[in-house]
Amino acid sequence: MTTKIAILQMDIAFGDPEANREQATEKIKEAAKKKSEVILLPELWTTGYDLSRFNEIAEDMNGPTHQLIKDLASQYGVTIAGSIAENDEGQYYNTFVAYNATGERILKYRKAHLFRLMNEEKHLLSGNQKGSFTLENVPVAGVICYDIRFPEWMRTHMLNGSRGLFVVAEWPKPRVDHWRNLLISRAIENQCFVIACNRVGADPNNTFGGHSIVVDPWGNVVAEGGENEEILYAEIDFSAVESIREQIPIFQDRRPDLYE
Ligand SMILES: O=C(O)CCC(=O)C(=O)O
Repeated sequence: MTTKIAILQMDIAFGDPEANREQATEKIKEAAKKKSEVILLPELWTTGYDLSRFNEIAEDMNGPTHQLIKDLASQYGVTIAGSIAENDEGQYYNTFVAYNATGERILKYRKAHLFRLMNEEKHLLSGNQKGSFTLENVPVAGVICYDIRFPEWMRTHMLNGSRGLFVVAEWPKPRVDHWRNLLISRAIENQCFVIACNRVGADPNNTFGGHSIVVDPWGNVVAEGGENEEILYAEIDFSAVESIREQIPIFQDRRPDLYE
């Protein structure tokens, strides 16, 4: 059985959740009309990296963005995912959430590796939990941007048989080659699908590279965006993971006794 994915490669209005909710709603409607089953938004898609104003613009887990996404997910019968600035009683996190077609929250993952180049560690706390979740009975995981530079953290998510890695990002344009190569490598070494959404446009400090991408478990690029706003569509079959893991059984052949 295949899953239809839509990746909303969008620009983000800096520090303006209302404007971002409006533009995302239009794009979600467009992707839902095309019968998408999973719709992926970028990292911090309501606020961008306006970190010093998180006291005003970050939300608790019942905030207006969560309500909106939950409603749109159940109205259109789709899963909607992306990371949102979280305010947990005055402590701030970069939190990847997914709501399924019944409006149930199936993922809450707080970014584990904070990115010093963009001052995240000065404003945010890092999460301590994995991003594993289940999508229509398929084990998968969700991680955020800089996390993909830590293959050991990705592997930790794959040891339970996960078949897909969802990634949301605000990855700067000067390092977009790293983005592509890291994502393709994560797919090959974990023999999983990688479904990754990066923003485009610019904020006061960075220009972002787009190139959202879907990679299959053999490392083939199934779909890839350019540098401008677009909705990227792909249809994937998570069961393809099985035959590749049988052909080259890396999970059986691991030697964890050597790795510590
Ligand atoms: O690792 C990188 O080069 C980019 C990471 C990043 O932009 C982020 O984690 O927000």
